[in-house]
Amino acid sequence: EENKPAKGAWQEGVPLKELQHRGVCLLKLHAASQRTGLYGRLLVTFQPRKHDPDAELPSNSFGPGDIAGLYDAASQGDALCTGIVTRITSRAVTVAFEDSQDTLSLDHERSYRLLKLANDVTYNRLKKALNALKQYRGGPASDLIDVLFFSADDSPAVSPEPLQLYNNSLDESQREAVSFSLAQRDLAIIHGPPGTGKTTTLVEIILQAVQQGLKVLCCAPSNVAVDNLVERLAGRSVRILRLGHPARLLEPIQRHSLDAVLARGDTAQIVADIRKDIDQAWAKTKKAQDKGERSHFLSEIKTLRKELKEREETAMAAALTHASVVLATNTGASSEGPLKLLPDNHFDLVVIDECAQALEASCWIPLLKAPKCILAGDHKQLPPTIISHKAAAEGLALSLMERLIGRYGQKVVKMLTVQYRMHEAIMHWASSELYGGRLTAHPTVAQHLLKDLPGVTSTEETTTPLLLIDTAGCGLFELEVEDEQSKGNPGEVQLAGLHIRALLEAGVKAKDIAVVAPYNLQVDMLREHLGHSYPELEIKSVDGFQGREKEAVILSFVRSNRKGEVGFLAEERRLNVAVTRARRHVALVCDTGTVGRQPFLQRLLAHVSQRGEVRSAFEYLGDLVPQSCPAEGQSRRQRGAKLPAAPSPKPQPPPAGQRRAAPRAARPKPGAQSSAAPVGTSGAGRESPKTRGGAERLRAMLGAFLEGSELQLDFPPSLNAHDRMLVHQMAEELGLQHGSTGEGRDRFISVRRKEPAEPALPAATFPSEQHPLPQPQRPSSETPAPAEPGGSRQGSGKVDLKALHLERVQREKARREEAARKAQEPRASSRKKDKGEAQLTEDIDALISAAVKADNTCGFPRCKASVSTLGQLCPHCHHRFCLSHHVPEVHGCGDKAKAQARQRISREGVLYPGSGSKDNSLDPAKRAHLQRRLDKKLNELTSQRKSKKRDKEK
Ligand SMILES: Nc1ncnc2c1ncn2[C@@H]1O[C@H](COP(=O)(O)OP(=O)(O)OP(=O)(O)O)[C@@H](O)[C@H]1O
Ligand SMILES: [Zn+2]
Ligand SMILES: [Zn+2]
Repeated sequence: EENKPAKGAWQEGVPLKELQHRGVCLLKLHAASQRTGLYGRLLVTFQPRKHDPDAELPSNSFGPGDIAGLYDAASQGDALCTGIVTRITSRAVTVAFEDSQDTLSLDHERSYRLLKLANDVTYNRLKKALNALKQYRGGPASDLIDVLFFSADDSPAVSPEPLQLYNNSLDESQREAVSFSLAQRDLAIIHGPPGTGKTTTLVEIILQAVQQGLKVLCCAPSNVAVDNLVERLAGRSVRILRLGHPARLLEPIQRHSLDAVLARGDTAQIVADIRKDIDQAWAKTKKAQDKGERSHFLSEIKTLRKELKEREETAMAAALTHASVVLATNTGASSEGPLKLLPDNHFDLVVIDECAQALEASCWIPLLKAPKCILAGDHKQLPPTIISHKAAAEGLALSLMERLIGRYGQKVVKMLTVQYRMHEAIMHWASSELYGGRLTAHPTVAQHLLKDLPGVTSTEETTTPLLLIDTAGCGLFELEVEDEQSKGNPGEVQLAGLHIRALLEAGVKAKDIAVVAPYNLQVDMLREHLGHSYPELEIKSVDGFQGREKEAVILSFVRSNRKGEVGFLAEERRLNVAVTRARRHVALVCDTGTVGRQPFLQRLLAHVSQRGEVRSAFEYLGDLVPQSCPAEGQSRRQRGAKLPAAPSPKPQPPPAGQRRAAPRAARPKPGAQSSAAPVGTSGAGRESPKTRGGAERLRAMLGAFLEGSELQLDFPPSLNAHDRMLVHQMAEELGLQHGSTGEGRDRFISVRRKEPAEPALPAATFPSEQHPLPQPQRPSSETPAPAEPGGSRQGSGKVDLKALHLERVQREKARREEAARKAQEPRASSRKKDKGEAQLTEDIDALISAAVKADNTCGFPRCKASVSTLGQLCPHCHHRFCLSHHVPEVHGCGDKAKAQARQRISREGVLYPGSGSKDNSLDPAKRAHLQRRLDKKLNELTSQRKSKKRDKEK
């Protein structure tokens, strides 16, 4: 159903070769063998080359159940006949042709082609169903049709009887849904948001209905959804029968298929004999000497087929009648199939699962067969794909379920409200946006995190349910592919890869991770980049992942452009599906600058920054392939001296002893350079509710700016995405001009008054443009930047000697402290191998001794993460930070790091990726090695500490 109509494309004159490329056509096939299959159909196996069973078919999209047209390869004429693909391997395709094709006699010398026609058949069945609906008179569904078209109200429910449940663990909302559905006379709708046990509830309803002696027809739009129900019902003592082609070849499903039931039945042997006779007769026609002999065999075949059909139909009708529950896809319930063998009023109840994902027309195929229906689904997830905009505009986009809820409202609906999948923080956004805030997380899942999985260690990644990796300002733009609907973003591919690596290193299994993107191009790029390294990783489009779940889901939003185009991610239901697939962890990789312009998406981002972690992609830039951040060095130069004074995590570097207290308690000084730093990547999830939120602080800064006399307020580039978003919003509210300047990591927001008090400073001109050369920076940790009036804040282009001096003094002091520390600390390892190894060991030891000596919490204001084992020393400010704050840009040493990098650039004439925040003089392999050694060391230390602790406890 998802495929474009192959026939249409062909008729539009697409060359056959092109159709084969698209996988919908197989050219030059030979009939290798033929035999008689179920219902007397002719089964023909085609292969690409005559007498060469090893020749492979070109890659194609044919699958079992697809309708295929058979054409004479030599002519452009109409199809010889149509059939159903029953089996496809890499070397052969088998098609079952209807028995009406008696005259079809395949020539083993000729070549044929097959063309996929699935759409026509589906379409014809839908059309037939709608015609049947139009002409419907006096059948079992007469009253129901009136209700579903609003010409009669639904009849009052019977009073619900107390139920003896099969499944005693049903929650309150599920129990209500069960008794409500059974009590309704015509129509009941079960609204099941993600993970709320919709199928569990339907199974109970079906069992109860069967217990009451009802015959149930159970359908869903897709084979997978039907199989899911078959699987869940299979273990119960209820007689089920699956029509059509099961999608999963699992034994518990297969054995309930009509074919399997018939094969086990009494007539199976007779039927098999007749088929053999038919095959023999076919063989004889081939060897027939003359026309008379040949027509004799042909008429014999005809008689045999008639007998076969009669016997099979009798057996089928018996099997259908015997079953309490018949299951099929919506279109599989068509009266053209086996169901025609049943009397009109056979079924008492029709159940349609995933109803919101079905075309209304397809629902009408089963709906005409019973007086009552129970529809289950979630209309807040993706509807069926409707290719025609016209059809969508004329109401086809509305599912039956939505249409009915729109009319009857809550009196026909019961919503399931306890969800059994997601961590409560993941659920919360979807609940409040789409489900009226009515969802609750079952206690068994409400707090579950990746770290709780067996074999997974606690890392930053495995202890947060929500993570935003923000590429805003990194220049990781989407690909500009002209005439291309699909979008890709190579930077996000790399970031997703880095995050996956972090998860795997923490012990999360690849099979528990899914990477999801809204665009097929991005899916392809992700597969190319990651598929080979991690074959168990699932990489899918959002639409392809509906109905599934994973422990961890990484979402690449793809869109990043200057125009702020969001594309079809703006579709609420798509985003809902994307986010709610995750059980314990969702990571969003996106450019909040682009994506955040859409209010619905923006609220998701706000939620993540409130309940989870936000990281700038800057943190990963050192690990990205350099070309993903173009013109980096250039942008640095362009910045010149008109930088906002570098943000610092602390207004003053206090004496080491009291370092903790001051910054934590410190309120931001509005307008002061240092005040903005704490709103950086602060991992707001860890904040106690009493600490002031980033929004308030930003508002305070803006308020102070409004009251003050400054012309312009610059926010540091380290501001996180959400905060940047807030600044833009608030500035807009306050009637201030706002905009971003700079490229890549240097991008920062400036806010100005609409009417400058001093016209001398034109609003749009940034003096930096007059200073194309790199300018030394003022040290940020000094001088808590009094709100200097505009003029003096601008770089003069001259070196600030005093600042440099102060910085030198500070560096000197820190170096001395460090040396003293090292002297006190006995070497953790004195082994020396070769020179390089020794150097690495020394580095590790230095890091470790620094880490061990440090006080216990991260130096970043308000961050309470322990750095006693996992922490890093910043070479610029000499404070210790947790792993999410150690990057200079994050905690406010960005400008110093840049200054250093710049020095190196001019010294060595080389541009390194990253700002020099990491030691780029090591080559990546060595760095990785160092990192691994460090990790190992830290792990050792951790376990040492643990065993010590245990010793103490003894
Ligand atoms: N009452 C319950 N008690 C415990 N677990 C439950 C309960 N109801 C459902 N579950 C669990 O929740 C998960 C989802 O259930 P089910 O497959 O029925 O949901 P669904 O709503 O059909 O899923 P989807 O969101 O994919 O449509 C299953 O693992 C199921 O075992
Ligand atoms: Zn620092
Ligand atoms: Zn920290």
